[in-house]
Amino acid sequence: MNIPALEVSHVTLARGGQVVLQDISFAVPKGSFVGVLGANGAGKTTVFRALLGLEPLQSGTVTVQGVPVHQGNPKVGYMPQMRKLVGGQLTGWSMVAAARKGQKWGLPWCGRPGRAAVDAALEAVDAQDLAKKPVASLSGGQRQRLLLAQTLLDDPSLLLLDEPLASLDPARMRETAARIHALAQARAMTVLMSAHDINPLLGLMDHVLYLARGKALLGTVDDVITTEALTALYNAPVDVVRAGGRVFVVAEGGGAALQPHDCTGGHTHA
Ligand SMILES: Nc1ncnc2c1ncn2[C@@H]1O[C@H](COP(=O)(O)OP(=O)(O)OP(=O)(O)O)[C@@H](O)[C@H]1O
Repeated sequence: MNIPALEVSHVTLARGGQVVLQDISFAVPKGSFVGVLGANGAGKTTVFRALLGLEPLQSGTVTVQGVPVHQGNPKVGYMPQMRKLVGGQLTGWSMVAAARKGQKWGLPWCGRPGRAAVDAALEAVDAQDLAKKPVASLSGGQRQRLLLAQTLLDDPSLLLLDEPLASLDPARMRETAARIHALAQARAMTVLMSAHDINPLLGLMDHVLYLARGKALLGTVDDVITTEALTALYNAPVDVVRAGGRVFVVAEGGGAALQPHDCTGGHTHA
């Protein structure tokens, strides 16, 4: 039997006493690269927290590789959205090492296998050159690479990345998305990656998980990012406009349901 990487069945999630997502169901096949899209407050982070076992389910079930979701599963790697820079004077190597489990006295306790794991994670994101530099001296994009290296330490099979492209310029967005995609393929990882702009992910995603108005819709880009599907999801007129190889999702009144960036490196999406 082919067990999905992730199965969400009739799940309702609330934050601060308010229902954010109601009775959502979707299944993500193993090895899938999924873009998680939706406007501010649609519930992207809330879904990730539920997949980590950090949010109580008001109803329904979540399984990761057939096992009910639970906190601290080393097979699930997570890069949170709020990334305060702590320990800016640490080197890149130490910052990655600090995320290892098995720390002692608050210090990374590495040993030879641990050091090898840190080196391998840095190499995987092409960040060996950042290993000796103080984190405080690095650009936002370079720090993102170190954060990505941290998530790889436990060799996860499911990677949840909350807006890893935020604050990158358009060219770096595209480059970072492609890097994550290549890593996922090389390591046979399933990836869920939230974003505000679909364009850097075009041509890379196997599926889109679109969140709006308390509902969720999972499918291919061609199935989900259409005027019909999104109008039904929002229960309000939404236009999907394709121009210059980019996609824009525009709500009635001209407001962007997603926030497109000027993504000159974007692939044409047929
Ligand atoms: N700690 C909290 N306490 C109460 N309500 C919260 C909390 N965090 C989020 N919410 C609410 O839950 C809803 C979903 O928030 P969530 O952060 O999941 O959205 P999001 O899609 O990730 O948004 P963004 O794109 O802005 O990051 C929002 O209405 C938000 O106001």
